[in-house]
Amino acid sequence: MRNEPEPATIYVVDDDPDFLRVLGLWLESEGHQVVTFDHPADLQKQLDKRLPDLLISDLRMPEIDGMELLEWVQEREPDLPVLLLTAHGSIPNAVAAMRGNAFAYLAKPFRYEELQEQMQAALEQWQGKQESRRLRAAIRQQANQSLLYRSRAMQELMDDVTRVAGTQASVFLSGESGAGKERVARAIHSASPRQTGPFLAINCGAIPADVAESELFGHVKGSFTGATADHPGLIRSAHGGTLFLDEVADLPLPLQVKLLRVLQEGRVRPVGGREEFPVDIRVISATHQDIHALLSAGRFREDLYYRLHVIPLRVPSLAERPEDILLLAQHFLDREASRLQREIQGFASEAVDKLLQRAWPGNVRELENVVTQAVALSNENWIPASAISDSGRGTSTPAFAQLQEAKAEFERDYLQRLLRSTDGNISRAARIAGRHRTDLYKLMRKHQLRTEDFKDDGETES
Ligand SMILES: Nc1ncnc2c1ncn2[C@@H]1O[C@H](COP(=O)(O)OP(=O)(O)OP(=O)(O)O)[C@@H](O)[C@H]1O
Repeated sequence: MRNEPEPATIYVVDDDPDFLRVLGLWLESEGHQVVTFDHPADLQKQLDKRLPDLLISDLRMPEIDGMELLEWVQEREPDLPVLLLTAHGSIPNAVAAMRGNAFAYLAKPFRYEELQEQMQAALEQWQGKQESRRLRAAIRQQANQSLLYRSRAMQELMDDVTRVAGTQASVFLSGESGAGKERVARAIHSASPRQTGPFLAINCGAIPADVAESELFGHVKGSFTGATADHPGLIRSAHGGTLFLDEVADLPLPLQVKLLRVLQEGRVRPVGGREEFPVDIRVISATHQDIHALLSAGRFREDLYYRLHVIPLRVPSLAERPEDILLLAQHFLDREASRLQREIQGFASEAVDKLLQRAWPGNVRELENVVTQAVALSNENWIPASAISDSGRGTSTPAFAQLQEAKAEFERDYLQRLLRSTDGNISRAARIAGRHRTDLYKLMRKHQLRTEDFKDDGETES
């Protein structure tokens, strides 16, 4: 099924006024905003002021011909799609038009379906490029940050990060696996007065219990078989900096007791050693498990929990912030393309829809893997939807699937998030919501939402 084209601004230039009028009316009936010109010079003046989404030009015109116009346009905006119309049979011109990088040429008289098809392809490409550009501009703006986001949920979290970074308080991060907890921990460290000190991370669930003790607290030479040298341990190595204890709930109970003592006393004694060493560390811990369930089951010590849980922060799942999906996807795509030294423009329109509609139970990590795989699998300039793998876990809720059951407040919130993530692109928003465009306009009126409020005005059109 082909998508309905997004209403666009189209300029048409032709020296035949009757043809111009009929074509203009037809384009308007298709929902586009049309401006017609019977002199190329007038069109040029207008192009200097504002660019359309598509230019349709006759090839043979008395003052400036279509080829010259094409060159002139492409010097200003190489991506703007131009459809050239030519009198029947002028194939050599058509070949020249292709060489001159017109998007396509159509021989008069053409069928409207033919024009519609070319317009659709041209507009999709143009709108895709605009979208990638906007995303890249946003990525550039955040280039000095290790965390990319544009959702309000992440903005709120980052406001908290800024507030807590200056304190010494222990931070406890909750959030689903792959949502970015380690990234957030690093952001806290980088914004804190400890930024010049070390940031050390340990995944307490990934190391065997017998190794965990000496990894964390260190050991002295000869304290057990294989202890051939003194080992300071992560806690001492993080002195003056930040220690990130990922999956802290997996720490065996005896080590929980030992960790609590270190935090209370500010001193650590290595395994097998007598001497204690003073340590100055800030601890950030995280888990994706339900910590309250573990506390009631006695699998996590309450006293340690209170010590670690001074400031609780929750990293929202990707499903809670679909506005970040395309930004992150574009970032991973650019990173992979440059790593593989390939020129990839972006995601094709259907691929964008799929990214937004798909469930992301594995959060940002899953998105990163899916995009990496898509880039590796596809040879095309625009990553097609077929290269985006389906979600393995069918039961998870896709980012935008709940419109049908939504209550009034939720509906408004839903619409806002949807429009924000599509940058006010109504057709795409309508497709994702499973509604007709006119329905969506009605809902927007009901909630007093305007498309302009969702268009990213960080980028200008020219
Ligand atoms: N906002 C972001 N911007 C850029 N990359 C991100 C962002 N969030 C996460 N990532 C990337 O996604 C992946 C998963 O992030 P991270 O390891 O921080 O998640 P996590 O919540 O700590 O996961 P787990 O609970 O499984 O340890 C990493 O490769 C990270 O670099």
